[in-house]
Amino acid sequence: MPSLEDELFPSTPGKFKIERSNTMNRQFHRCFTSTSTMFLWALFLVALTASYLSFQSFVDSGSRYFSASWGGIQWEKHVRSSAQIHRSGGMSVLVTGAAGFVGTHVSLALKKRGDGVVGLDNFNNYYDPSLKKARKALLNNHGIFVIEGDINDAKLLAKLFDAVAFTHVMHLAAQAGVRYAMQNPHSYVHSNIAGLVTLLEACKSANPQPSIVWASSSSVYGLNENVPFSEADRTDQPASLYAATKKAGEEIAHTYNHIYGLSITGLRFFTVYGPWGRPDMAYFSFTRNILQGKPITVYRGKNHVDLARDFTYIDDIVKGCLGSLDTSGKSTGSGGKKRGPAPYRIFNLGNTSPVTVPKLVNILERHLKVKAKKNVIEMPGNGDVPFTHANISSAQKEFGYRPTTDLQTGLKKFVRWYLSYYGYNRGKRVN
Ligand SMILES: O=C(O)[C@H]1O[C@H](OP(=O)(O)OP(=O)(O)OC[C@H]2O[C@@H](n3ccc(=O)[nH]c3=O)[C@H](O)[C@@H]2O)[C@H](O)[C@@H](O)[C@H]1O
Repeated sequence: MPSLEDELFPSTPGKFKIERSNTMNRQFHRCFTSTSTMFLWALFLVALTASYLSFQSFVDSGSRYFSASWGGIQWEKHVRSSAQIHRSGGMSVLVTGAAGFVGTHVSLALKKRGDGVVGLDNFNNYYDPSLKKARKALLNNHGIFVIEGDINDAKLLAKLFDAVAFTHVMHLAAQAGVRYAMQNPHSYVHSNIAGLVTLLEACKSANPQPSIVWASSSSVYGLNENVPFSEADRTDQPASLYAATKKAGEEIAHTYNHIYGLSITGLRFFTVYGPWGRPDMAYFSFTRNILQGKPITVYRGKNHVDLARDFTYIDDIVKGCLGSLDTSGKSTGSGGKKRGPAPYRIFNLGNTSPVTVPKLVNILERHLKVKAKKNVIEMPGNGDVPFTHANISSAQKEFGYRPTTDLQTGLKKFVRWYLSYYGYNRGKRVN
């Protein structure tokens, strides 16, 4: 029985049982010969196209490799030049989260006084990445190179420590936000725990080991009711996963200090605000909504008690960060081994004068000259705490930390920046 293939494409025309004249047979033979030639050509073309496509994909993946966002001679040149110190006794600092709110301000302040700064940021989309890109452009204009990369990328970190003998790491990269932790818990574990460990591993192996200053959070005080919050107070009752990851970060940092002799300082920031701030925070989103005529939701505590925060202006926080870097002391380890005890410190960086959320709204209304449409509801059980209040005497004693900007003044500066950045001053609204 002839196979299907034989029937469709007989190897010899004789297999066709066609009752036709000789002429017809010759014509058919010619026709068949040309059909099989065409078939062969078609096969050839298909094979050619397939090999072209696979070559193309090889070239593509190759060029993706070669055009990776880090690596290469030019890249290393940029890194080294950005890390260059321009003052005697200066430091060379790797700033993680450099395109973030605090990261941008700290990087600029370090650069301005002559320290070397290299930035690292993953530009994730937790909030509008265009704001992060704008901050990066600002840093570039001041000669600060910002690498697009993740603190979980151990190879990138090793490459950076190979290229530069960083004296300090200012670790500000984190998944921030108290309430978002209920929506995306894993992102907190990824950045605040896994990322922290990857960074500390790189620091411990670096030669020389850098001193580390990093951002913890006032949220570690959780449900603690002793006010003002002191560093010695209990921090074992976090109210959110965000707080829990920051608290875990403090314990992890302690371990690396203990085992490897890394000098580590944790800073508990208290609700930092100001120009170039974070759009997810209340003062920022309230401003946006008030200007757009949209309602704002104001949370209220149990028994109609107003919530309060020890809102801290960015310039004060920057002074606290620089003071911490300047007094951090050296790491003692080398080759991944501890050679002696190294400093382990924790400081509150707050403003020491809590303000209620309704008062914050009043100040914004006055600066914006627009009345807010307020929707007051009871604080949902989403990780929030009713109040925060910092005792800052440790930071004061250690490096003269003294906040000088009250909420009224700080918000005025924020509103001026907001109106200019989003184009309100030019008579148009871009948000
Ligand atoms: O110090 C910290 O460690 C943290 O500070 C910040 O958290 P919070 O103090 O919670 O700031 P933020 O969200 O601005 O809410 C302020 C107030 O407005 C209230 N709030 C908030 C939103 C809203 O829609 N309505 C409202 O009333 C809200 O109930 C609260 O009372 C950082 O985001 C966080 O990353 C971390 O750094």
